[in-house]
Amino acid sequence: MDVKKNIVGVDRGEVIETWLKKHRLIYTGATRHPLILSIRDGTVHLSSFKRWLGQDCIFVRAFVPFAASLLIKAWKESDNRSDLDVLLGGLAALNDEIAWFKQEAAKWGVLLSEIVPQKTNEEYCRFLESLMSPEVEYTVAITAYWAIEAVYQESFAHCLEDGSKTPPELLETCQRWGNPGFGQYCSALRNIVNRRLERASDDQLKEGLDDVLKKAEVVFLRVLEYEVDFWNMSRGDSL
Ligand SMILES: Cc1ncc(CN)c(N)n1
Repeated sequence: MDVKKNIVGVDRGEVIETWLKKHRLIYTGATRHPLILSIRDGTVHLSSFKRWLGQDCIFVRAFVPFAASLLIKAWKESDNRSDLDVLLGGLAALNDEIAWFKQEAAKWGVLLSEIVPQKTNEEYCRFLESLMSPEVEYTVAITAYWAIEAVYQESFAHCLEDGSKTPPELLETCQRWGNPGFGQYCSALRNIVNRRLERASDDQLKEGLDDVLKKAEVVFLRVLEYEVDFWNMSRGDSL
């Protein structure tokens, strides 16, 4: 069989697949966190859920300018016009997401004006801000964006699978990120990332170009670490 390999020895179009195999442990840590498993088996402490909800309300506000910065990078750097359509759809959905967070916080008696961002959350938001710099390549930034969305999609979809005992009052939360439409959006992002990474590995052949592929992998791992730390805040023993 003639499987074409690029400069870094990766089968074409399979960079993400390779990363997921290589970093399986941390990926599973981010997508099968004890908070998610407790939602799925119905043993979740509502205090943990509310802590997560309050912190995520803050995070998502920082996620919006990051998404907007990505739109600008795509407009300037992308080799495919349809990237803009995918990203614009995501940005529009974030508008609903913010409204939903407000409504959900009110439902659970979480007073947003009184939520203090925890250190992990502040660091994660600062990380997003660092990715907004014009110095950061579109390929690197969209890798982070895809990973952030994919972790929530895989996590919450797990709580909706057959056999899960997710409490009825948490189903809406799980459907927000676990629904098939959000799954398709994440697949579209993943296709963009794979296409860009494949191109980046080709570009490495040309002298003097930065190792975008390596930078993207590092950013992917940072996102997974932040996502694990973010879920950990729900335990309530961190500041
Ligand atoms: C921490 C975190 N990660 C991801 C998502 C999904 N946008 C989120 N709302 N919060």
